[in-house]
Amino acid sequence: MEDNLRHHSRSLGPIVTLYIGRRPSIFVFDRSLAHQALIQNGSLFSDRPKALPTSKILTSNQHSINSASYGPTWRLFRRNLTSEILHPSRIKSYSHARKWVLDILIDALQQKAKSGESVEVLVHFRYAMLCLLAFMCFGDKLSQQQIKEIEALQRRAVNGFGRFGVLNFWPRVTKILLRKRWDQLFQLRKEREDVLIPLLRARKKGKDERLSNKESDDYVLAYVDTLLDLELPEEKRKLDEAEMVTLASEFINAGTDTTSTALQWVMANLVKYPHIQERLLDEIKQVVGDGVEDIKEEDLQKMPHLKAVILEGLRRHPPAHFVVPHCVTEDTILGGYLIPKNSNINFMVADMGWDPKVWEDPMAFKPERFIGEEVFDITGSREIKMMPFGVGRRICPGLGLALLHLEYFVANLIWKFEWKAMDGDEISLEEKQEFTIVMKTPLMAHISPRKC
Ligand code: HEM
Repeated sequence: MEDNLRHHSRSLGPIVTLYIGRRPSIFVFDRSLAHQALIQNGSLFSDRPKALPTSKILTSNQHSINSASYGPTWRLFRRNLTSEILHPSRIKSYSHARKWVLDILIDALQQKAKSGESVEVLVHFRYAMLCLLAFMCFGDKLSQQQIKEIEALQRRAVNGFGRFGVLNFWPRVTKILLRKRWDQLFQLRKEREDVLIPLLRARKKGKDERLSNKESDDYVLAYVDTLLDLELPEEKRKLDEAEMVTLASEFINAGTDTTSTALQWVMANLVKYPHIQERLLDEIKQVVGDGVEDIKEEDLQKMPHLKAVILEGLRRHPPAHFVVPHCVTEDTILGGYLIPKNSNINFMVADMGWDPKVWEDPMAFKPERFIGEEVFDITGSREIKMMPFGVGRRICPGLGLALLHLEYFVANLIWKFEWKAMDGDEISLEEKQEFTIVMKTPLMAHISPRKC
């Protein structure tokens, strides 16, 4: 469908309307219209469409307790995320967790390097990101078994995206004709609760004990700690366990697949273009000198070329080619087009970053485009040149964390290993739609330890 839309964009103009289901779905291709919608009229476009029947089951039956929520509930969750767990000062407090995960990743890669086998990088990146997000969520280093269980559930939810989506078309009919599939959906929800509720309870118990002991320790706030304290404003009650499971798994999912996909795309380009990898290694050497073990987080600030590589990766290969749909709360005129109240509206992230009016030779991977710019405004507050994290009120609240993860892991991966394509392999940049847009042929790399 995406190719189809892109084709229409050229022939039909900056906005395309499709009739999918009961409401019109509007797709905005034009950067200045997106700016007008999301920055100037932000409040009219900051709701999400009402949740579909299957998402209600995967989230919570009564409320849409996730990013599909709107009004005071959404504002509460958003504030909780941005002022507590994803606040820059809090992000700093997880640096020991990042180091722990880096060691796990490097150990696994070193074993591969020793054996001379090729590395299927995405598998390792996903595992590493999941360890990290699960730690931030539950405040504990989970065992390999626990991580594998969460990962398996995540993969089933992602792979079931299309299969379960079909159930929404005519639920009364599909409940009879596709009964088994509905049962699988309920089963998935139940299994997710079976895996995550014990973690939630363990954290709550630990929290209660800490309160009664009143002893200070090296405790770091976890996302579920904040959920345990939260109160729904309209109902004046705390969240129940099922609702906390929904928010916890959204937190983990939102930060895992997106970041590991972006990491794979960046590394694929560094393998494909060895001169860019060399350039990056030179910069790292200049900043840290020879002989250091790891690249520290404070060092990243002194690496403009690294930042440029990450930005170019996100521009050329945004993990999401659309944002999550927004809903229009009032009839609005946008660039001369009527956008009717209650329609769903989406913004074509990839097309905006590939606009030849802004980017010369847009499909080429050229990090140097970002060198020399003051600081590139990825939030699009003045002008949208690309929007891998969305823009406006619904912009990804994990933006700062994601950039830090990408910079930290790429710098260390390049510092520790030389990355090469397998003999005779061409790195193909063809895409495939999963939950994010992944590499159609996953990156298989040959790595050898550097003697820095
Ligand atoms: C490279 C990594 C990432 C990319 C490209 C990305 C991209 C996006 C995009 C495009 C949206 C939708 C914006 C919209 O609807 O207008 C979004 C929403 C969201 N992201 Fe991210 N994201 C990334 C990492 C993260 C991380 C690390 C977290 C935190 C754990 C996170 C949490 C969220 C949440 C909770 C939402 C929903 C926000 C809302 O509806 O208010 N993301 N992200």
